[in-house]
Amino acid sequence: MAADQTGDKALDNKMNVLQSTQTIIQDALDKLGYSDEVYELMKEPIRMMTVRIPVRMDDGSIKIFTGFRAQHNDAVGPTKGGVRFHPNVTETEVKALSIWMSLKCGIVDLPYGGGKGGIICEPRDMSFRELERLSRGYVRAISQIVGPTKDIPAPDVFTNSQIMAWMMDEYSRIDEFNSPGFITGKPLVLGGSHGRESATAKGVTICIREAAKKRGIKLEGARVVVQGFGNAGSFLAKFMHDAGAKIIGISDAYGGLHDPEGLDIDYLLDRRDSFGTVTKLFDDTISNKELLELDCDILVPAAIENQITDENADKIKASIVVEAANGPTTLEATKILTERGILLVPDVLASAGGVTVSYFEWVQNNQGFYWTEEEVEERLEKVMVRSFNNIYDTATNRNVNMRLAAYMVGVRKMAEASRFRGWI
Ligand SMILES: NC(=O)c1ccc[n+]([C@@H]2O[C@H](COP(=O)([O-])OP(=O)(O)OC[C@H]3O[C@@H](n4cnc5c(N)ncnc54)[C@H](O)[C@@H]3O)[C@@H](O)[C@H]2O)c1
Repeated sequence: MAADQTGDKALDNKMNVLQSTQTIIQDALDKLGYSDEVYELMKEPIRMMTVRIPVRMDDGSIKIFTGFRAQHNDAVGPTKGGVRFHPNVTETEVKALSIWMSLKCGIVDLPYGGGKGGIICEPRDMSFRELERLSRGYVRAISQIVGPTKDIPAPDVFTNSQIMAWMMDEYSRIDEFNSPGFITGKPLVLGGSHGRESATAKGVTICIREAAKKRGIKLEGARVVVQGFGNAGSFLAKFMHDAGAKIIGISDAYGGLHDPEGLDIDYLLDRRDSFGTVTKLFDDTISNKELLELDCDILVPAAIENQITDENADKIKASIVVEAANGPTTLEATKILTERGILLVPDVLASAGGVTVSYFEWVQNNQGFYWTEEEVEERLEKVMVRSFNNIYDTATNRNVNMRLAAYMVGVRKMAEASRFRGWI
């Protein structure tokens, strides 16, 4: 799991993340010529539910957990987004994440708005059965506002296909109907989709390839640094390695590894644990700060938020930065990187492969007709290439950076749908 910061710093970061998202949405709407009312509608979720979930623990005691479900905007279609299990989950964070989901859905042109959920808990200290009771309790608590045509959850930090299976089963019992389309990221035998697990990294890989073309960089032999070696970072390192790039640096929460000749990615994948930790096995490590400043062609932050800030943006040596993580670059740092001519591919575009394949899963569930891995990959490729070029061209034509261009594309369909519905 990615975000392991604690205390005031983590809270500040979450507040900053919501505020910067709102600032860019306002800029995007201004550029598109929308009125202030549109911003008033978009700056917060239209629906936010807080629930209290009693769970019988294995020792017989009852613990009450707090959970959230945010639905940002459902003008385009049902809302969609993951559920996070983490001790640092806050209402502010869930709100910001639901807005990002709306933007991602707009950017890759899915018939969805954004949603997000979270439960304040420490899943690493809970048993399998306690996690099952918590997952089922959450679904019972939010059942009135979710459903295959209302709001479709998915996995996020510390939730997985087993948790999706319990949630789908609980919803199916409440609904008295088998409802695979209620949730995505399910196991294959319960209507999951091929290619879902590696979809985010696949989408990031496609964005890197397209960005490299724009900058005249050949992937064969390109020097790549990846911060974070979890779901997103490790699959990405493998895909880039297979594409002939040289992965000269990787890191996890405990430090980084650097080899200018290229690291042995298959070996590292073999040795990493389920939390994306591998550097503890080595003595000769560098810090995450040093890792970000390594001389390379392509830098991919794939760990946590606020990693490239006004303190290190002028030391970044990469020509291309592709954000696999959510919110790794601050607003000030985005400005500095842009002024320095570094091509920054923003999170809301680069990491949209996950929700795209979630959408494919939902479509397959609705049709009751399932696709092969090749079909999923072919469709994902088309969506990501089209979306990358749309944002790149918007940035060029409007003379703005790719982040602002992505927000402009991301909010437009939502604003138009809200207008046609007569909301604004
Ligand atoms: N997995 C997805 O499908 C997906 C989709 C969209 C966005 N993202 C974003 O990508 C990022 C990574 O997600 P993930 O699913 O790979 O998470 P993960 O938990 O599987 O892996 C996170 C990695 O980051 C490392 N890390 C944690 N704290 C760190 C720190 N302070 N410095 C450096 N490394 C640190 C961890 O050790 C681990 O290697 C997150 O921002 C997430 O929101 C993931």
